[in-house]
Amino acid sequence: MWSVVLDEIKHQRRATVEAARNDAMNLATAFEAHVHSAIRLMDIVLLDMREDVLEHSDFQQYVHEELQAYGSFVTQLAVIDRNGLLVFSNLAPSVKPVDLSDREHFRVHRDNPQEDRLFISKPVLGRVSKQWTIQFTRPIHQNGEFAGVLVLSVPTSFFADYYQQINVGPNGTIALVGTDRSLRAIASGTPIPGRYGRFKLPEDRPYFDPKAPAHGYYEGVSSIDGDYRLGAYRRLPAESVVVVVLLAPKDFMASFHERKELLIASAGIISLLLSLVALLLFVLSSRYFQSTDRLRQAHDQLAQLANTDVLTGISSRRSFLASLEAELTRARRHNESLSLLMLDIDHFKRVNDVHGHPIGDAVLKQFTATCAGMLRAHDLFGRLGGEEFAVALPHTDTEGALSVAEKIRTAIEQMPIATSVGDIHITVSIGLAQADAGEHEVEQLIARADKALYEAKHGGRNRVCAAEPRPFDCPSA
Ligand SMILES: Nc1nc2c(ncn2[C@@H]2O[C@H](COP(=O)(O)OP(=O)(O)OP(=O)(O)O)[C@@H](O)[C@H]2O)c(=O)[nH]1
Repeated sequence: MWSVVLDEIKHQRRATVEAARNDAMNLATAFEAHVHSAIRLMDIVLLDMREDVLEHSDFQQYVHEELQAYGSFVTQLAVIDRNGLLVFSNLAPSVKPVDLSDREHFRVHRDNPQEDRLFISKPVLGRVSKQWTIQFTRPIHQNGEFAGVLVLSVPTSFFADYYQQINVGPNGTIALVGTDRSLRAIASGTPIPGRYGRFKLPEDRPYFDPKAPAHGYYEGVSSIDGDYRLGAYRRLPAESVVVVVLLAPKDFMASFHERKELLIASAGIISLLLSLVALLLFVLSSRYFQSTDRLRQAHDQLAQLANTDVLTGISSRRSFLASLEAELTRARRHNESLSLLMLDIDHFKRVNDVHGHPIGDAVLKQFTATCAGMLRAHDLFGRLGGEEFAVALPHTDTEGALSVAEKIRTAIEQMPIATSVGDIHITVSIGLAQADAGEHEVEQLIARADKALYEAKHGGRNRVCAAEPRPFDCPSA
């Protein structure tokens, strides 16, 4: 989810920057047209007036009437003679002569007498008008020689006021810059450092490079306030000016940042909710598994209890018979021998009768432990009930089973059982049978071993009887 959100943020950032560049270029194109027609208008006024200067003897009166028609955008119309002296101004017709021979426009026209071109000055503080103006000038020629300069002063606000009406954001800038790097007019939220007329833009700007395309995009750090700006420019080569529109990322990226924060907050909330759901699932599932685990343990314990004889700790009847069945099946499949011993303590009732049931229990436990100690790990030993026990001997034929049974019988006979009422001696009778080749039923095998046990009991007890090779072969004890 986060990668989708980050991709979307990247996409929106690119789209926002692209839209800002397009906006800047569209604005620059519109201002280029405005500047072009405004300059054309000034030049028409100049050309018109220049004819009048030369033709009308009552020029002063004539100019007043003409200027009223041109309106408020003209601050001053002035005529400078060939020596640089102000000989006419509509503002101060009777002032004493003012020397303007140091003005750039005068020098440009005087030093290039063969050229009749429009010159647009840097903003200058008028000596007569006392206002910041841009001066549009044309040379006056008489008899093919330089005879002076006609000056039309327009307030810098003429362009700046127009720019000010356009919303380029609180930190955006629209500027009219001369190719001499001086500002002609600017509308900007940031004040110009130093004196307006003296301020010069750095020369590394691409729009000052005459080899660069006449229009293009620009981005970089502003020399006015040090903030990063992105924008577009359009150069007017004939007029030696450039229109520059700069937009501030902190303005045009504001809505993007709002959208970005909204996206991140939404994704954060969704992530948090997903984490909570995952946590809830984890807690519920671990509880489920814990309870399942506990159930399995309880089940195992129950199974253990069901499979174990509580008094002696050996296999219960049910468990022993199940294991015997599995063992018998396995022996048949692998054609192996298997023998079964049936053990019954002799006259056990007497032990109970004489010493009591608890002593009988102790005797049963000791009997079991002694037998278990004489068996191999893979032999099966179970209590079938009361004082009756059984042993299954895998990989063992009758001969081997007789040997094991005899060892058990002897050990029990010879072992005094220590109890709280003193040593007790017991004996055991054992009947055994080897599983027949075609014998598949546990019951058949048990029945044959049982019969052998019966023979042992009736033969005098404390003895071992085998069902084969001869029926009920019972060696004497
Ligand atoms: N203490 C005790 N006695 C038990 C237990 N289970 C069975 N008995 C007793 O074992 C005795 C078995 O007696 P009988 O079946 O007559 O056999 P016996 O006295 O051993 O005589 P034979 O088997 O003929 O030699 C009974 O008195 C049962 O009460 C037990 O868990 N604990």
